[in-house]
Amino acid sequence: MATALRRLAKCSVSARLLSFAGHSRGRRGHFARPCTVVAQRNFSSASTMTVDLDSSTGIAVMKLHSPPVNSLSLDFLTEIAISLEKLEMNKGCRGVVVTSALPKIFSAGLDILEMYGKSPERCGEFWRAVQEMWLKFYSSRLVTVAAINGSSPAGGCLLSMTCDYRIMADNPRYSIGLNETQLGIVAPFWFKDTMVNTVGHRTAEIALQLGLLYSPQDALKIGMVDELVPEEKLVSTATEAMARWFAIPDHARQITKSAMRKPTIDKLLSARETDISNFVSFITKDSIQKSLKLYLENLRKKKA
Ligand SMILES: CC/C=C\CCC/C=C/C(=O)SCCNC(=O)CCNC(=O)[C@H](O)C(C)(C)COP(=O)(O)OP(=O)(O)OC[C@H]1O[C@@H](n2cnc3c(N)ncnc32)[C@H](O)[C@@H]1OP(=O)(O)O
Repeated sequence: MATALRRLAKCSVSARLLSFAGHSRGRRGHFARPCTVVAQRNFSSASTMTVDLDSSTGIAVMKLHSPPVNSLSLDFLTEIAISLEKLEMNKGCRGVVVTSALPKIFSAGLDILEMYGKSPERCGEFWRAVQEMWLKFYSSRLVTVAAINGSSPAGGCLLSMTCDYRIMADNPRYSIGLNETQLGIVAPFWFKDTMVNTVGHRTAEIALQLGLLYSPQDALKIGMVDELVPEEKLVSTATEAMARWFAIPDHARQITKSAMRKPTIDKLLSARETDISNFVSFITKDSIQKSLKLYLENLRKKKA
């Protein structure tokens, strides 16, 4: 399945456009329902997400739906990256709101099961997909707004930090942050760079070493999120926020975004293969596998 999705990711532009017209592959190998065009909306749906583009506003809403916790597996990451790419290629789309269709969880981050007990080859494939998702979002021409309607640890926080603007539901039960060290693993340099670009060096240093997860109020204080709203107003506030960004001529905003982000993006692009080998050799170490095992057991115990 992962191979099929990867092939799809590499396929020609015309094939991708065709797939946007309603033939994108779902996570479990089903073909998604054909895209329904209702009035001015383009709605595409795969098993793990829906993408609803309102052509009168140019705003797409991407709702992640991979139960139980939107953890980012190889297939899911690939679907997210392909969906964004389709929107990038659609001239009618100017912005995307990323949110979750699941209650209480934006995304639980990278799928730990992709990093535990897997072959080095599979780990490498997985890591390339993590990089790809980050590269696509961080360099997107679109205005990207994260509407964070639930907890967002680690890779979930990373996904939101690739966006131009973050709005979080003001619910003290939710948390957000890069908590990798709590799992006995390390946020790679480009996770760290994204965090530094978002909250500044000193705050990132403390947050990353301690693997801190912040409440929405604290995340607002350190600038990890830009705005808090009651949950029911999240998506409407996100689409309203878009208006401020749309008021700026696209080319000026896009060139400025690129100037701000290019050094960080180039750093990964020039070290992509080394970063994959580093990840594979780190994650397959016995000591790291033990830490992940323990963390997974604790997650399960917490539930029991
Ligand atoms: C050189 C570089 C090396 C390495 C870099 C690696 C970078 C890693 C980045 C990451 O993103 S690692 C993932 C970090 N994520 C977490 O720590 C989150 C863990 N999960 C939670 O804290 C909670 O699950 C929750 C998201 C707050 C949701 O809590 P809730 O009580 O609603 O659900 P529950 O805990 O019961 O979980 C349901 C179900 O889902 C499984 N689960 C949860 N998170 C993950 C995950 N990230 N990956 C895989 N599976 C996950 C959990 O075990 C439960 O499974 P079960 O039903 O089978 O028990």
